[in-house]
Amino acid sequence: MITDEEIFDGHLGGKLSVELTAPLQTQRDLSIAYTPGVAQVSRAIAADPALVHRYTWTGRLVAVVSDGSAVLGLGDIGPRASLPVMEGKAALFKKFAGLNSIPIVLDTKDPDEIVETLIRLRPSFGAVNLEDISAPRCFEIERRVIEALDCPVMHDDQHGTAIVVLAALNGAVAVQGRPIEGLRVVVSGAGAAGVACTDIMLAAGVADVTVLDSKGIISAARADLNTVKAELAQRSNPRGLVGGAAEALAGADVFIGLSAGVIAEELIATMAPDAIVFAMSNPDPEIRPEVAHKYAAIVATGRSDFPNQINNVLAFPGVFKGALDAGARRITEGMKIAAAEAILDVARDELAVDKIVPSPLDPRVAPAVAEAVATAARAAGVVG
Ligand SMILES: NC(=O)C1=CN([C@@H]2O[C@H](COP(=O)(O)OP(=O)(O)OC[C@H]3O[C@@H](n4cnc5c(N)ncnc54)[C@H](OP(=O)(O)O)[C@@H]3O)[C@@H](O)[C@H]2O)C=CC1
Ligand SMILES: CC(=O)C(=O)O
Ligand SMILES: [Mg+2]
Repeated sequence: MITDEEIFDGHLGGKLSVELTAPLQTQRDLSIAYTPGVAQVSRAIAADPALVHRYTWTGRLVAVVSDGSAVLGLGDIGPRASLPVMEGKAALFKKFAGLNSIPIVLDTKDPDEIVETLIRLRPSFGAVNLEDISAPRCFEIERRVIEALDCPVMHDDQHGTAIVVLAALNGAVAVQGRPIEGLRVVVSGAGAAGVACTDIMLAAGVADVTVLDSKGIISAARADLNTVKAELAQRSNPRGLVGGAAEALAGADVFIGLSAGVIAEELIATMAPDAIVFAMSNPDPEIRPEVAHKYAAIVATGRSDFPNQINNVLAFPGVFKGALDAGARRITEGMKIAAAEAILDVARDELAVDKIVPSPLDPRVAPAVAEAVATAARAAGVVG
């Protein structure tokens, strides 16, 4: 049992600090690292801007950027309250990929201002991990930042999550010995994570995905859908279901919770035999795992205190390390698929109902993901 005191003590003063890589003991050290020596390096970069990545930390520095509008499942709690989460993401970059990372939280939700701010900050970092920015703004913001910056940019809640969900679903069906293509999947949540996870599953060959938002099934019959959801209605829900979670879950093989909502035990009870339940909302899963286990053969959450943790931490450190190692200008679909395969390959010989993906603490994961992503980047010709 972790106490509140332990939790707050663990965050006292934040979770990050800057360490020196240059000795600053002697007059000679200062003359090299600071003036006059530093001026020579600055002049060289002024003459050849590409040298900035060789002679500063920016080339391997990941900015973790949020506006605090969809923080975990806590919703729009603002930039300051988002900082413990963003520091945590930055700490995970360092721990698992050895990458320096800084949290940058923005006191605006305006897409124009967010994009403009990142363009202005571009000289300061080598990659951007967008985090906990709510839908539908997150789709436009990510697209515009990718277009504007010549460096790897990824909205983690979309693609980091999608990579790990694909790995976990492939892990679950490998344990059960059935093909992914025949699954009937229900995704609860049509936001950043729900839309991206649906798309990666459709691309992987899952034919029957039904998506729910807070008002029910995303279907062409709905008149209240934004553009993203209206387009989603065209490529999901192939049986034309209307209604809510009850209609979607009856006979379903897989439930994936990415909603911060709750799902009633009685509805999970209506799923098909050998059901798979990924209750991924943080910190509170859509259904408690011990309850889901009464009906489902495989149960996972996004949390660190239950088996089968499906969390984007399995993806983002290795994805960015691989992209930066390769000198990639952007992150392609192929790099994401390669990451999903690499995550699962790490645990392929150890798969079990309570181990459908490797543990986030498994030190093999980030290097394997990084290598696969770098190889995929070179193959796609997005390096250099
Ligand atoms: N385990 C992991 O690695 C990850 C987990 N998550 C979790 O997923 C959740 C959503 O995150 P994110 O996509 O970034 O958030 P967004 O704000 O982008 O989207 C939230 C979506 O959930 C929908 N929703 C809210 N309540 C319900 C409900 N009762 N039933 C069905 N849908 C509902 C919203 O509906 P509407 O559109 O109608 O408002 C919206 O579509 C969070 O809890 C987060 O912690 C996210 C990323 C990674
Ligand atoms: C894990 C994560 O990124 C989230 O819950 O938002
Ligand atoms: Mg997140």
